[in-house]
This record gives sequence, structure tokens and C-alpha cells, in this order.
Amino acid sequence: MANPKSVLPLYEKNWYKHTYKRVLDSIILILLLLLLGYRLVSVNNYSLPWFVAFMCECWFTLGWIFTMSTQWNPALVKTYPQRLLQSVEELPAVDIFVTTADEELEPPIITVNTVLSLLSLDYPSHKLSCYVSDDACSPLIFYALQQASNFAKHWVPFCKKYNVQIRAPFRYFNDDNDECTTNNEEFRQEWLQMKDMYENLSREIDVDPKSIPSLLEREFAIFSNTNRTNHPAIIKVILENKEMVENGLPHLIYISREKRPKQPHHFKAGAMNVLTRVSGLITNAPFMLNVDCDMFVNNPKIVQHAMCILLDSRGEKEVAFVQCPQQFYATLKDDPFGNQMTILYKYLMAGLAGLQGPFYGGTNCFHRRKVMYGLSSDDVENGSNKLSEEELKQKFGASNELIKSVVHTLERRTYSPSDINVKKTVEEANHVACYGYEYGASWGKQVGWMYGSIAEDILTGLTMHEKGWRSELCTPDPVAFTGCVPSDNITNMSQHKRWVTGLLGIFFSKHCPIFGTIFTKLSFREFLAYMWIINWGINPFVQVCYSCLIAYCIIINSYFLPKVSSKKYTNTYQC
Ligand SMILES: O=c1ccn([C@@H]2O[C@H](COP(=O)(O)OP(=O)(O)O[C@H]3O[C@H](CO)[C@@H](O)[C@H](O)[C@H]3O)[C@@H](O)[C@H]2O)c(=O)[nH]1
Ligand SMILES: [Mn+2]
Repeated sequence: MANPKSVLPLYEKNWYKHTYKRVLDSIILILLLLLLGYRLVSVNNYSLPWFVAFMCECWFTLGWIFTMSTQWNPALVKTYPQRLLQSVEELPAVDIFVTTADEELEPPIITVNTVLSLLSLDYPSHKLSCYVSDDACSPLIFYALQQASNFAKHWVPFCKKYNVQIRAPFRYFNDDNDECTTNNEEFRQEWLQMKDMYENLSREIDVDPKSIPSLLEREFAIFSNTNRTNHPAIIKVILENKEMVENGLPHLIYISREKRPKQPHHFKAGAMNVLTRVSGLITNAPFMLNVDCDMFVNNPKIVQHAMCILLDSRGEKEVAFVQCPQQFYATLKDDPFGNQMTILYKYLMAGLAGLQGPFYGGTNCFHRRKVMYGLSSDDVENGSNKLSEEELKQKFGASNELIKSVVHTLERRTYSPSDINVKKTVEEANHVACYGYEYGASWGKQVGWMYGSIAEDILTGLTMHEKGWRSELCTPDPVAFTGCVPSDNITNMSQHKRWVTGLLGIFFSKHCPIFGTIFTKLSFREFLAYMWIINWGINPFVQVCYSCLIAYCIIINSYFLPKVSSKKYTNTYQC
């Protein structure tokens, strides 16, 4: 797709030096090593506290080596969207996946705002398709999306006409926004009208779920006698850009995959794989953007920025995915729960950008479809990715239509718009959204989002790095996406508990990065970075243990840190 004549790169990566930080980091490492050395030579002091302290300090030193190595060569990626439009004949299609799973914890109005912000992206509309996966099988979410699609017919042209930056209406119309105090009367009128329409939409969505049947009539029938753990697959086309017009609205498709009691559904990874298959049948875009329902677009040009990396001649061969940082709005003052993950994004992710690339964070990420289908960077280099029909069925399941679309993807051909017939494909899509479809196939094992950990994001990214792919961090200004964050301690702690259990699970599984770096193409320093994140959950135990040592030593009248009155010090002073 990229024009060979274009000489200017679509993105550049600059490694920046920070000597001062390197010196400080090295001093800390030397001090830690000296402490360990001191423990080993002071044989006389061997005791339980001494031993525990030694173990904790070994862990701190190891952790510091992981951190230091990750942050040593930070890099910054700069993208040039204006060059993209000059050098690419036709922009590629992008399938957008939004996941939602609970109408109470993730109220429909939040999902609707995310979807509206995605529908109004600055990218040709006929190249975008938005697929919403609803794991709650909630008629309310379906109803909310339907209402939102009507509002979108006014909202999207409004945003594009006035080049609105924040395209999630609830943030755009929030109280401190004073956009309408402008002198432009036409804009003022439209702004007020839009605000009014949005308020209506919010009211319409804020209904008692029981009143939905009468509102939806025929279309609702499919939701009767269903509950979130027991229902057939439901796929509904809410918006279809039939004429494929550039300034229309993207396709909007609602999907609730089949669920049956006691059948494994693999949480978000399962939902993502269904989205991959269904979209493979309907639009089969070569790129996929995945966002959680509570993450909305903050920079409408983000797809163009990501495409600079994915379509660049280097990126095309090497980069599997483009990760944008997660940032949150309206967090508590001084961010007491560390929700903004400043250290992670400001230092570690920048450091990773200088290595094999950032981790996949589960949201705000652009993926290459063929990489999701299990291709390694070598396959792409050597063109050795031909699979027999039998192998294809074994890997991707029994749907002939899906296999056809997979072959298109693996052979780097894209669907031309005339291939797309959204309504016609829905029947086959229902088939691939059934829980039994994956039986015997490689979904979650060799292709798609990986199963086996609730931190499916890190695991999926790790498998790609192991196949020799790189990833890139995309940090345009303004920041690409912003989202909601848990504001209370309990939710925050349960979220962290979920993350660390999922991450530790990876360490104690066959996917452990130690094997990855020995037997696969995971680079050594990328491996150290994975060790930092995967073992993150162990840190608090070691830190608590080390702090308790002080109290313990006071009680038993012992010590584990060198005493000023000890012989060594006295000797030093006497010299
Ligand atoms: O069975 C499920 C469970 C979750 N989800 C969706 O997955 C997303 C993330 O789940 P959530 O419970 O909100 O987890 P978070 O801790 O907020 O998410 C972070 O951590 C997850 C697991 O590590 C990643 O997948 C996410 O992208 C990342 O934002 C949300 O959109 C959910 O609706 C489903 O679709 N089906
Ligand atoms: Mn979430």
C-alpha cells in the first residue's frame, strides 16, 4: 500500500541520552551490590534476620537490574501523518473492537460515549467498522447503541465540521467547557442543539431495563429468555455504510457471543477472538484497534498516527502492534492510588520503546491481523506462510468462509469494498460466534488472543515478541485515549489483585519468559523487562517482610543492619 517513491520515513525513533539518570541508577546498583557483598563477608552475623534480610536485598537488587536495564535506552517515536497522506495511495481499513461485560459496572452511557468518539475519528468512514462485544448480553446496551447511532448521524458531522477535539459528548459538554461562548453564531446554535440532543440521548438510555421490550418490539425478541451466562450468539447490524461513502458513518455491529453454563468462555480473550472471527467474515480489515468500553478517543487523528508506524516500510516488516498509553481523566487529587501509572508510562514504557517494544496493554492498541493469525516475522520475510486447507481448518476452525478470509489476510490481499456485504455475512458470523466453534482449533493457543491468564494482554504481546516481532509506542499530542479509573480503594485493590495473579500465572506457566529468551526470539533485555512486570506482585511481600524485620529485631534485641559500634566501624575509625 505504501508508495515506493516516497523517500521520507513515516515515523522516526530517537533514542535520547539521560546521563544524569544513568549515573544515579548505577550508584544505586553499586550500593545494593555493596550491601550484598557486606552480608556475605560478615559471616559472624549469620542469623535468621540476617538471612531474611539477605534474601530481600537479593530481590531488591534483581528488581533494580530489571528496572535499570529497561530504562537505560529510552526512545521517543515521532509520527508524520501529513507524509502518510502523500505517500499512501489508499488508506487501509481498520476494524475497531469495543468490549463491554457488565451493564452495572460499565454503564451503557460510558460505552455509548466511547463508541461515538470512535465513529467520529478523523479517518475515511468507509474504512472504519466498529464492533461492540457485549458479554452481558444486555438488551439495554443494544438499545443504547441503537439510540446512539441516531445521535451519531448529527454528532459525527458536527465534530468534523468544527474540528472538535474531544469527541465523547459527555466530556465535551462537561460543566467547565466554555466552547459555546464563541462569537460564531452558527456554531453556537449548533452547539446548543447538539447539547440538547445529547441530553435527550442520556435520558433515553437511563431507563429501567424492564421497560426495554416494549421499546424494541420485534428486534428485542431475540433477547427474551436469555441471561448473561446462557444464550445463543446475537449479532445485529446497527449501522451499515452501504454506499461506502467516505463522509458517511462507519459500520456499527453489536455482538454477544454464545454462552452456555459450565462452558469456558475465556473472559476478555474469548470475546476478542469472537470479534476477530466475526470481523474477519464481515470486513476483514488488515488492522484492528481494540479499546475497552471506558476508554474514549482524545486525539481524533490517532488512526493516522498509528498507520504511520504500521505502513512505514520498516514497520511493515517488523512491527506487530502499536500501543498507545492509558491515561485517565478526573482522577483524585495527587493520584493517591497511582492510577495514572506514571512510572510505568513515563519511564518504563519509554525505555521499552528503545528495546523490542512496549508490552501490549489490552486496550488502546492497533494490531496487525496477520500477526494475530499466528504469522512470525520470519514467515513474512521468507514468504513461507502457505498452509494446506487441512492445516487451515485445524488452526482456524471449520468455517469455509472464514478460511477464505484468513487466506486473503495471510497472502496480504485485502477485501475490496465490493466484497463486503454486512447483512449477508451475518448468518455465517453467528456460526463463528458460537462457543463450540473453537473446539479442536488453535484459537487462544496459536492464533488470536491467548488463553490461560486473566492478564491476556501481556501474554498475547509476549507471544508476538517471542515470534520476533517488535512493537512501538505511539504518543501523539494530545494523548490518544483517556479513560475512567476506579476511584475507590476496594475496586482498585481488586483490579491490582487480578492483574498480579494473571501476571504471576504467566511466570509459573509454560509461557514463562525465561524459556522465551532461551528458545525463541525474545531479546534478552526485553525478557528482563517482562520479568519486571510479571513479578510485580511479589514486590509488596518482600517490602512488607523487610519492614517487619526492624520491628522483629527490636523485639528480640537483635539487628540486621550494620551497627556503628560494630568492630568494623571501630577499626576504620582507629586507622
Ligand atoms: O469476560 C469478560 C471480562 C472483561 N471484558 C472486557 O474487558 C475489558 C477489560 O476488563 P476490566 O475488567 O475492565 O479490566 P481492567 O483491569 O480495567 O483492564 C485492564 O486489564 C485487563 C486485563 O489485564 C486488560 O485486558 C484491559 O485491556 C486493561 O485495560 C472491559 O472492556 C470488559 O468489558 C469482557 O469483554 N469479557
Ligand atoms: Mn476496565
